[in-house]
Amino acid sequence: MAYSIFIDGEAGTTGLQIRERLALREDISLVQIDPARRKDADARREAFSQADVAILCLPDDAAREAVELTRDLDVRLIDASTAHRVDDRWVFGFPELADELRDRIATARLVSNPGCYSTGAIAIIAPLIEAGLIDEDEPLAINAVSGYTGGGKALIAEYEDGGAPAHFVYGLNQGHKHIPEIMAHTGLLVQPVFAPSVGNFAQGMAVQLPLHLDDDRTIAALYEALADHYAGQQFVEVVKAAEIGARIVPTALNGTNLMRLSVHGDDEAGCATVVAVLDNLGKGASGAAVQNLNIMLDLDEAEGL
Ligand SMILES: NC(=O)C1=CN([C@@H]2O[C@H](COP(=O)(O)OP(=O)(O)OC[C@H]3O[C@@H](n4cnc5c(N)ncnc54)[C@H](OP(=O)(O)O)[C@@H]3O)[C@@H](O)[C@H]2O)C=CC1
Ligand SMILES: CC(=O)N[C@@H](CCC(=O)OP(=O)(O)O)C(=O)O
Repeated sequence: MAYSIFIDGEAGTTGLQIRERLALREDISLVQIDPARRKDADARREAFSQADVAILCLPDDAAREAVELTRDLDVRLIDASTAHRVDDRWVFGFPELADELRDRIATARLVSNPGCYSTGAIAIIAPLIEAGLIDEDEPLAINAVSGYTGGGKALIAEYEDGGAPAHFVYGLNQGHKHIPEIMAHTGLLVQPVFAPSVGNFAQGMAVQLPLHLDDDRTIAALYEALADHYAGQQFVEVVKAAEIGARIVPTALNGTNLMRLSVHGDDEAGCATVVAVLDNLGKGASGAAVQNLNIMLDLDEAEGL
């Protein structure tokens, strides 16, 4: 028997890509509503009542509203929005962060998908804190570049109209919505300086953490800590800088649910940059949501990915 899945917001950027990943699966049956009624609370509640799991691909306020609509229903939820990522009642949907987290996702009713930039930043920082190579109270800076689909339908329209710049940096008032989840899920006590940017390509992202090195914090030690942490994971790989070469390309993993971590720099110079490359709509959103769905349904984690 197929599981019934409702994608609330399936006409949006994240929702469409989840639908593409689920549409051909025989173990999944999609619950659909008349597109004209996609924002109608009664139609959505009816869809929620028919679903085993609903995936919320909505702006934050609409995601909160969806939670209210499902309050007395049995449906389990995966929320792709920012609304519940630092809410203790929700399990953070980043199974590679800790085995215990994967177990909790499997049985959770409420799972919050990590943000796209946060996925890269947390993937780098959390294991390095655990390994004692970054202090919880160390002041860090995170730079990133994203494809324009990260800004949803509105930013896509700007790029497709041809009016948007080739590249822009933003968020420098340090109020970016991913900062709270990066701190909450790494244990960082000092707010990192975060400088995201957007380039004129649809999908793909690179998140960079510059670090100064010392006798303990060497390139090899950073690499080993990350490689140990992610050993055996099928969607997070840690590769040697030499395998990547001089250019790190944000679009390298587009269309996949992979995230690739690498450590670049020079011990003599005392400087390194740890980089995460992922598809903002793959491991950064839609792919991660499908991975979490597979875990929640006790299916092969890679099904449809
Ligand atoms: N794009 C990305 O890379 C990532 C996005 N996310 C998150 O996923 C969520 C969706 O983002 P994204 O897909 O980019 O956004 P989009 O703007 O592309 O899509 C949002 C969709 O939600 C629909 N919608 C808005 N309000 C309601 C409502 N009240 N009821 C039902 N549907 C509604 C919109 O309808 P309409 O078609 O009328 O606009 C639209 O189809 C956001 O919370 C975002 O932060 C997470 C990770 C990465
Ligand atoms: C390029 C761009 O605008 N990116 C979005 C983040 C992408 C996204 O939608 O983030 P969530 O994963 O938290 O939903 C931003 O900076 O707000």
